[in-house]
Amino acid sequence: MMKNAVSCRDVVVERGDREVLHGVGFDLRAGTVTGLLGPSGCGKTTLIRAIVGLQAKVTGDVVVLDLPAGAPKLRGRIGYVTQEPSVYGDLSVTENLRFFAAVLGVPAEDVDRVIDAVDLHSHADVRVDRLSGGQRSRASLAAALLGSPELLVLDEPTVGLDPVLRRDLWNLFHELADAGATLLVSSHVMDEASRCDRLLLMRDGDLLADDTPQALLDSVGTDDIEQVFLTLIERKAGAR
Ligand SMILES: Nc1ncnc2c1ncn2[C@@H]1O[C@H](COP(=O)(O)OP(=O)(O)OP(=O)(O)O)[C@@H](O)[C@H]1O
Repeated sequence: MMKNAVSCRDVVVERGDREVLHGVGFDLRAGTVTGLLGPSGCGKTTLIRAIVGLQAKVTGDVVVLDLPAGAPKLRGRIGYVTQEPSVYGDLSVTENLRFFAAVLGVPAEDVDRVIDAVDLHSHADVRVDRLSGGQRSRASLAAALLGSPELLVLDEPTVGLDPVLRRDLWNLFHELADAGATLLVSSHVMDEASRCDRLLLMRDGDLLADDTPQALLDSVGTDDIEQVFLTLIERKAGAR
């Protein structure tokens, strides 16, 4: 079995005329949930786009499921949920999912499974443009779960969701990882950090840390991941 689902080495990305990732390196171990945390604009989405093969001007190595990022053979093996809902507003949840299942060549029965996974049965026949923001993002997540991809990359999937739903989704993420999937979940909400097996802390296009939540908390002697962030930033500034 593959040890690492994703390996990044010296990843540099330019957007516009600026370098926004400055040489990022890390591995995502298969079957784990990793949180990608950092303030708005630090480069989370850019890194995610490099991993799913959608980002231009990437140098360095990005290896995904033993293939170079963006390789055609990765299609169907990666589920990607962007911050924008990626489902059609004028179709119901079920109609959307049937459409995406057909495009992906996934059996139609999978539609029921993914609706169940995101707890949208009560709204399965409702047009997506009549759903709340949280319901719409769950519909996008359901689409990404079709065909049980080996790597799931989720950009801020829990924004705007109530605490019960957030807890349920994190439970789902761990169930998927227990079944062998690898998940990378971005967030700028620090209180989600403790739900991850590992954390990548990012700031200004660099990785500040790559460790388990507990190891990071212990390294600073706190029980607050926000404090870890602040301390690491101060240490980095002091080391300059
Ligand atoms: N299309 C673009 N052209 C030029 N620069 C861009 C473009 N999109 C983003 N950037 C810049 O790249 C940097 C990283 O942006 P990115 O979207 O990756 O951050 P993020 O951490 O995902 O932020 P957020 O949490 O707000 O989504 C930012 O400084 C942003 O201004």
